[in-house]
Amino acid sequence: MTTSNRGATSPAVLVLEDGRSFRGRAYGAEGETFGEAVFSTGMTGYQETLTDPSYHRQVVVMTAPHIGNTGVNDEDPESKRIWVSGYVVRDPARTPSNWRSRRSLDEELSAQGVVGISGIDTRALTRHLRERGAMRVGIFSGGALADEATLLAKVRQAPQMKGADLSGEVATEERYVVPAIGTKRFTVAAVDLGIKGMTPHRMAERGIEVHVLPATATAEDVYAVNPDGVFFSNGPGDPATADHPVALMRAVLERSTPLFGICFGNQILGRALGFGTFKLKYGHRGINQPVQDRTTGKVEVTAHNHGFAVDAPLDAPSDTPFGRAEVSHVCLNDNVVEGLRLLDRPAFSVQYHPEAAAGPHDAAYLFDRFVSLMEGQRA
Ligand SMILES: NC(=O)CC[C@H](N)C(=O)O
Repeated sequence: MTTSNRGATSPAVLVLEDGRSFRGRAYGAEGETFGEAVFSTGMTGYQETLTDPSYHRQVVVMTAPHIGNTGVNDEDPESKRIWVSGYVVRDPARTPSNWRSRRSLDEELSAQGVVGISGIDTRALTRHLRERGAMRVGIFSGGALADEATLLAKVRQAPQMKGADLSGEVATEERYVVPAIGTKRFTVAAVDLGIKGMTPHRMAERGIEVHVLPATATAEDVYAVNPDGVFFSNGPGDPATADHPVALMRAVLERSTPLFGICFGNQILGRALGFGTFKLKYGHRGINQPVQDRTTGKVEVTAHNHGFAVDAPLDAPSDTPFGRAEVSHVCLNDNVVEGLRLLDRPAFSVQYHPEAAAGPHDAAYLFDRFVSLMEGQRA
């Protein structure tokens, strides 16, 4: 077990683009970093959050005050690296303790060059972001410290999340196969826009052999694997930029191949159907968001990580180029569209995370729905 006292003495400052700043201590690597400041309310699952590619270019503020208590293990990461561009915690664990822990979170952040800050009032920062909306931020420590006017000017030069096209920066370059666990029943082509490791695993558990394809995959690449179904993953950036995945999805809808999308995949289905997407004021990030499945009336507690949403009518089905579509799921906190379903073709998607990494397992039935669509197509 290791602990680090280095951060206890080294100053750091967080500067928001509207000029508000917070002084704290360096946590993880020292230096400077920029991104969109967002907050996550998850009390557990910091490893899954850090390694979720959808957080690329975001500085994540944890509202839970104690982070790092269970250290870092080798089992929970959702990808090969940490993707958040910066990390903000109130009170990091001094002494991590867990049977799976291999090192402290501070050490892991340092080893991966992730600049963070601790010891700031994360509640005040979260309230600020909730009132003013997600915005650009910088964290500075060590040699990067300078007067605040200089730092603020740097923050204001950083790129915005709106209009950012980021899938290509996180997705696999090479295709790979995740074999079915047990007897193979189906083949799925999964378009990787920033996929989390747990997603193909949840499919593999249901007898699906998952062919993960790069974000640049064409319809020929998808159909070359002879898929029973096609999946579109989560991913970072603004869905308004995702023209290639939208065109690919339209080709899949055209052929009525069973289709399932998660998060970015839901936004792409929205766009493929002709709906718009928009940026939420501060997004949904956490693992206890209430969502109603309008097809059954059931409410599920779900894991979220999205800053954008689909703009679709809630009250009645819409006519789209692919037949009628309806909003299948809504967030009960704010009525944001959380799922879409086609009524005349085997396609659906959700804005949240049924793979539940980290998070509650209430929404696991959605993978079973995907299996049912594939079974239905065979019958
Ligand atoms: N987790 C995701 O797929 C996020 C989708 C998109 N980047 C958003 O922020 O809304």
